[in-house]
Amino acid sequence: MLRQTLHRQATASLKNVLKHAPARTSTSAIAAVSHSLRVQAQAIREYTTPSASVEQQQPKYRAFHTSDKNSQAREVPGFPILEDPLVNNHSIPSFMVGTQNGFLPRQDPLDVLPKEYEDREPWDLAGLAQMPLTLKDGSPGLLARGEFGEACKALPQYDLSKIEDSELLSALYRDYTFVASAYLLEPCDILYRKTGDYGLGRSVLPKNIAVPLVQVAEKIGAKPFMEYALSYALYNYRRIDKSKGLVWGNLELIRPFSGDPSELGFIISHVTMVSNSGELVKNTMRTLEAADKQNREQFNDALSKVVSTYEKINMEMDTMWERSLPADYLKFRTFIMGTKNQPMFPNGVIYEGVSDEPMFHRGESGANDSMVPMGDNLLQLTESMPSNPLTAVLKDFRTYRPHNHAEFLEYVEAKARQAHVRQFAEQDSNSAAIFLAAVDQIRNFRNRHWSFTKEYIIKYTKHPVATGGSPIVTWLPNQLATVLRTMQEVGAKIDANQLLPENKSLVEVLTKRADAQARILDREVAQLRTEIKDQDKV
Ligand code: HEM
Repeated sequence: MLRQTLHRQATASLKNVLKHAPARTSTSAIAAVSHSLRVQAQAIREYTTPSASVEQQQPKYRAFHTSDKNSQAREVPGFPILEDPLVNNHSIPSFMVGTQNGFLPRQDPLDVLPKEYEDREPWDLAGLAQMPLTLKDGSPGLLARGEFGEACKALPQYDLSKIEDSELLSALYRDYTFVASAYLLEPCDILYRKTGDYGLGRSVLPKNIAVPLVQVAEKIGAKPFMEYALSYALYNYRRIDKSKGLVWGNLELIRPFSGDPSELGFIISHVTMVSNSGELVKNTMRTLEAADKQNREQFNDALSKVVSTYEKINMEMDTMWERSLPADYLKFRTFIMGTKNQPMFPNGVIYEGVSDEPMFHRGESGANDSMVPMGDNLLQLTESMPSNPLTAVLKDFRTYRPHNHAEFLEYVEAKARQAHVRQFAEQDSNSAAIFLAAVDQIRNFRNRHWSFTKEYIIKYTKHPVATGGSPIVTWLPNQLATVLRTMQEVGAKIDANQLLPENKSLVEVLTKRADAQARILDREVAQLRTEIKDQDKV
């Protein structure tokens, strides 16, 4: 049975991989497919290996059986979640969803590359330490002096085609995406510092950067451009004291662009938030399982834990205001811009030695984090999003992440729909109150996030698009408005007479606040649309 389930998963995975694989070249699609199939095949082998001694060395995936024999027709295959992050395994991808590591990499990011990439003259990947605007000793780095592009000419063209170690591939991907973004966006940063305009980026990525970047991206099944999880945010931290946790004060950056303390605060805040995601994954799976089995007690318990974990994550997010100052954000933001739907790259970027066709990629963005999309899918908010071009952007963002995360999100979406999570919650007033509290945590996140966008970005620039290429004024409110509307709908259906006393006041407070915020949001967006152009362009 398990073997069949895993085989079905492998087929589903193949379809997913083909969907997510870069459309540009058939070789990249094939590499991504074969990689994902290798991982699935390994899972199958590991589950069906009889010998106890071999079993001990093997990964322990947890299979989730989502069907009983009578409901095969609507069965959604389970999803293997890592209970053990398998830190010593270098053959499966660095990013695999787990109940311990959540959406973080299975191992702490590799911070120092092997010698062969770091000791070549005259310039090697260790030269990245000279790249930031401000170096550790306070002196101006290559980017500040406008010398990075020139320095890149001396970078040897490494052949990365033989590398199979997933940890090394992840580190090389991170470093090459830093080189590529710094190279492409250096002229924009120089102009922005002088005039407040970004002008045009470099439109050709030289082959000594493009070829190895594409090689390594294909091997890990990523797009050949800086990503949130795989490079800038979640593969870019180092524990100062290895015996201590992933907490503020114990983490430093591997690669900064600016070297400004606010960049450290910006990135590390994401990491400390995501360090809670294992708990979130665990209780999301328990909630799905409970809805599937119509187990009310487990459902209420698991969903309450989802709420309390989002609460922790939201409290952590609130520390952003002190860790990363609003006035500093635009100093490093230029380098995380994308090449898709960005005025600086009207014709995309040619990857020399790879293809004559220009490529377009969304920039690094928290939109590629998986915690909120998981909540959207669990609470069936994704299917309530309006059918419009802004929602199409949301779906496009969901392809910019490690494959295993994308596949997991699809699983949660399909399973929640099959188990009718929202409907099951609404059948009982107290479950509906917990469901409302869970949606309120997503509101809390998106509302604070909208405040960040106004205070860190819109206050300082009229540039019409965010780093991920979404319209700065209209995109975030598209999702926030859906969350507020859902809260109004769910709240209206709750029979207050059936509520426990503590839930009565909760429901009242949450629904009133949702009403008020929906009105304020409408007014704000209408006003900002008059101040910033091109907000209907996606
Ligand atoms: C100073 C702090 C932040 C600013 C200014 C900011 C800005 C933005 C902007 C402008 C977007 C729109 C998408 C795009 O890039 O095109 C976005 C999306 C997003 N960001 Fe952030 N962000 C911040 C911090 C965070 C943090 C700490 C997280 C935590 C994981 C996060 C997660 C997200 C998510 C999930 C989305 C998608 C929102 C949605 O689905 O409605 N952001 N961010």
